[in-house]
Amino acid sequence: MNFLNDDFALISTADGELLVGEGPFTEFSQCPRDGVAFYKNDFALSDSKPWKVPKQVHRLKADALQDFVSPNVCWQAPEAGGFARIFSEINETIQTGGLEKSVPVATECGVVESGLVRGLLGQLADHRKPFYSYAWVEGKNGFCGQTPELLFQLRKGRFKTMALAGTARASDRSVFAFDEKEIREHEYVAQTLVANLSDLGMVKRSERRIMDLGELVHFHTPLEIFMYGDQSIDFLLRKMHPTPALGPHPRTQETLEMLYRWRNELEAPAYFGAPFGVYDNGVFHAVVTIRGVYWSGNEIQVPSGCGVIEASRLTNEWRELELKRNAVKARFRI
Ligand SMILES: C=C(O[C@@H]1C=C(C(=O)O)C=C[C@H]1O)C(=O)O
Repeated sequence: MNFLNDDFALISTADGELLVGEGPFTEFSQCPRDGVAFYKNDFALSDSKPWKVPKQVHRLKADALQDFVSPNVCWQAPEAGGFARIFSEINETIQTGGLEKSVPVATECGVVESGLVRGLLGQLADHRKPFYSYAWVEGKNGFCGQTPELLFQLRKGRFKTMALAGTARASDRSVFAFDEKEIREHEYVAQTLVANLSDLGMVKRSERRIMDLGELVHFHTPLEIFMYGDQSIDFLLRKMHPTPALGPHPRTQETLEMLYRWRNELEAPAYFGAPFGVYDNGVFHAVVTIRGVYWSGNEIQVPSGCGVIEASRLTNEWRELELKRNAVKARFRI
């Protein structure tokens, strides 16, 4: 397995290992019954064969990547005008009752000036809780990241997920705990997930807490469902994605189409905020691909999204988007 030349998929497991699938991959429309298969799709779930079975599976210690060095990147700041226009459009739709929440995305672009794009993978060697590392590399294209957001984990009829929404700078942590706008934004996500999942089984909602990510903090509510019966993973993926942390609330064909259009206009990478996971001999877990870097050749993108509700203000959201991107750039040393 050669990380510099081969195609591969990578995800960190609960016990701190990296599960790496070496390409070429065979594609399937449904989750296979046994073995290892990666799930990779875009935000609109438009890939009809999202299950990718690797030629070979490797279980590695994270330090397998430690010799990779991040490239030097020349950045171009994202343009605020396009985002501001879409922010107003979201606000108008909220005012007229067509929407309660959506999640626009701003993207910062850069060009690699020296070093190797794949050198970014070196930063995945340092993966500490609560982060999950993920990567997909295919020829000159790829993405990798360290996300704090689990879409869900399914093991023997126990389904675990989380509501993760509401953001502040770590230095504002004490006042964040009382910030009604952030609490409301979080509760949209937590309550929608509880309602959406209650037909699957008994939902246990833990208390809202603060997840500390170093420079950023989020509200985090763990959820666990003891399932009444079996459901296919493909059905569960479509039921979950996009949660209101990354998608519209309420989620209808119309509100989804609006978000797809806004994301296109803002040139969000197609795989940003999408499910990415692995089925490993009976256990499935998928993360939400945020806090990552996307590349094509030497062109790099770092996207970030923010939940917009009626109480949101443009300047604050713009600052939050930058805060999230800066956290990614610092983590990947770019
Ligand atoms: C969309 C992102 O993050 C999501 C949005 C959040 C928010 O709006 O407060 C918080 C965590 C994530 O669910 C991102 O990091 O780009």
